[in-house]
Amino acid sequence: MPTDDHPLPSSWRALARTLRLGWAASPGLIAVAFATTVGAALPDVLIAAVLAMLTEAVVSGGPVDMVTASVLLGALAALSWLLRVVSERANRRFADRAAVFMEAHVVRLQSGIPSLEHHERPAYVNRAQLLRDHADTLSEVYQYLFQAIGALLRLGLTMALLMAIHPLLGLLCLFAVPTALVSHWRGGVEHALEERTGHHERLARHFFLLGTRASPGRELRVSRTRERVRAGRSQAWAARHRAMSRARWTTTAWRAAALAVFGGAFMGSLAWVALGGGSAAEVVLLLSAGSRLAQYIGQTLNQVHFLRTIWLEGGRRLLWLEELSRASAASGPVPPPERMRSGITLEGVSFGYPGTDRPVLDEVTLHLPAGAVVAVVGENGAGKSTLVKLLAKMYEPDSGRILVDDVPLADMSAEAWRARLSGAFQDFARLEYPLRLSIGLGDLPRAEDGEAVGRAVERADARTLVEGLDRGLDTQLGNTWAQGAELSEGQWQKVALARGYMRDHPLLLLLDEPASALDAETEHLLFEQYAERARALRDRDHITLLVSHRFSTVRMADHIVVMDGARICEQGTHAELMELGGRYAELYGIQARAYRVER
Ligand SMILES: Nc1ncnc2c1ncn2[C@@H]1O[C@H](COP(=O)(O)OP(=O)(O)OP(=O)(O)O)[C@@H](O)[C@H]1O
Repeated sequence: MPTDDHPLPSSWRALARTLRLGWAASPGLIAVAFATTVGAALPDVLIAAVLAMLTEAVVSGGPVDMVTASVLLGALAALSWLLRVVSERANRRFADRAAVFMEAHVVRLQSGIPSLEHHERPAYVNRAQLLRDHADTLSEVYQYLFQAIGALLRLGLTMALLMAIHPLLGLLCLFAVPTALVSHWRGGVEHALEERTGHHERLARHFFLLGTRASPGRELRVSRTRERVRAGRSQAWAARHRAMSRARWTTTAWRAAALAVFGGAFMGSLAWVALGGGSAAEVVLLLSAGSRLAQYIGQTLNQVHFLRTIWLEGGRRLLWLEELSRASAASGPVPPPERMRSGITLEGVSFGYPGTDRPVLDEVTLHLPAGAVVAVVGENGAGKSTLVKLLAKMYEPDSGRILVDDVPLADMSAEAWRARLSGAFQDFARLEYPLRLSIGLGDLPRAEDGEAVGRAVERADARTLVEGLDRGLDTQLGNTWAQGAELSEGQWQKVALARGYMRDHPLLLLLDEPASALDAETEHLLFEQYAERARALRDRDHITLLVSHRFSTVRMADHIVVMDGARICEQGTHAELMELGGRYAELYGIQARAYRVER
């Protein structure tokens, strides 16, 4: 899923989508914000024309004209103030509402993409980071958009007033073109750079978290690497700052040059009208409207700059994420089978992580028979967890296919397939909820079902853990919460394991080193639980896949798969593999001898 395959959508489509989202967030407020922000342009510009009227009246000495012009001036000033106040309030209230709406939308989109593949691609991560950082500012887009329309209206009306003095004064607009072009280019350059240097920012944040969190704190203190981490953070920030600051200096210099071109033209036209026999009213009009022209061009440029950086870029990324989310949700019209008949088959499956060349699984062919407990063993980095991830449809194979009975897993939607999986993983989540919910979330529809949670606690042999907590299943987990209890690493893993056991009848139970943080005695007890659970599932022909480094556990499996260097090198029962005298027998021997020596 390279981001190049998903180029950013066009700005105009992004604009249309952003406006529709704004309308959905609050139609009434967006309408008021639009009308007042754009409407404020009218009295603002007319003030210059009425000033010229007043000058004319003063020069000709007509008292009625003077009074009329003065009243008009006052009314326009009051109207301009009123519209500005209402527009500010309406925009602020609307932005608050839209911010909540947009953030929720972005979170929903990002967490809704079923695979993990996009998280591995730096280009995606940079794009997503920019969108996350700008998710709340996206809500300010509307204000900038309305202000940009208002600024354009001011610009147009002011030009009309100037051309009423002399049509040639319309050429002043041409001198503003360089500023508009520079502003447009500037936003794009800065945003592209922000995206390109996103990895420096991530690195700096990573070092910051390493240096400030309690868990890595122990290791950093013992290894005395705190200074190194601090320096790493400073270097990462400096690298980002250097690149950004160089680009900003360059773009600012171009902007100043472009503004100087316009300033020169305005001064020239003022001299031309004053010296060319223009009336006092015309000179006043040119002065007030012309000086405002510079201000309006500045405003238009600022709005365009913000629109370019936040709205156009943020909005385009939002639309890109929506399309990515839709595309990844679209696959999989075939439902998973109700019951497994023959099992799961991998046919010549190869896979390498995005952005790397090395295959982590190389032409793997394997059958996991329905009803069996299958164990996967192998050295660190052999590809065991990757196999589990492919079976959970976190990634799609680069080549080959996975069949569930005879149906390709690729034809099933990730959502539907995962609803039939259960799992406990080495890198488990610590869900800091009350214990009952932290376990119950393993089966969302039954998250609050006390009986189901009780069964999961039994299956994970976590009863002692529950009884040891003051408020049992009602205990809030995590010591940063009021009356929250902190658990040990092994206890957290037991909670994760119980969560994995919440579903009663999964098609596939994935256990990827689910007991790595537990002591040997607990692991032994758990293994008996595995066996019992597997027996209970067998009549429904479900598969249990266990990844483990502990051969005392592995030997009890019906079928053992040995992985080495991205391939399967041996498979069979414990007895068959021992008799073979190959890699499994060697590894088993080493562990058994070590265990005997320890004892
Ligand atoms: N997200 C990733 N991006 C790139 N490479 C990865 C990623 N995850 C794993 N790898 C690489 O894939 C290879 C296989 O990793 P995997 O986690 O499947 O091994 P494993 O057999 O489960 O190892 P262990 O026993 O240590 O858990 C490793 O060399 C690892 O560096």
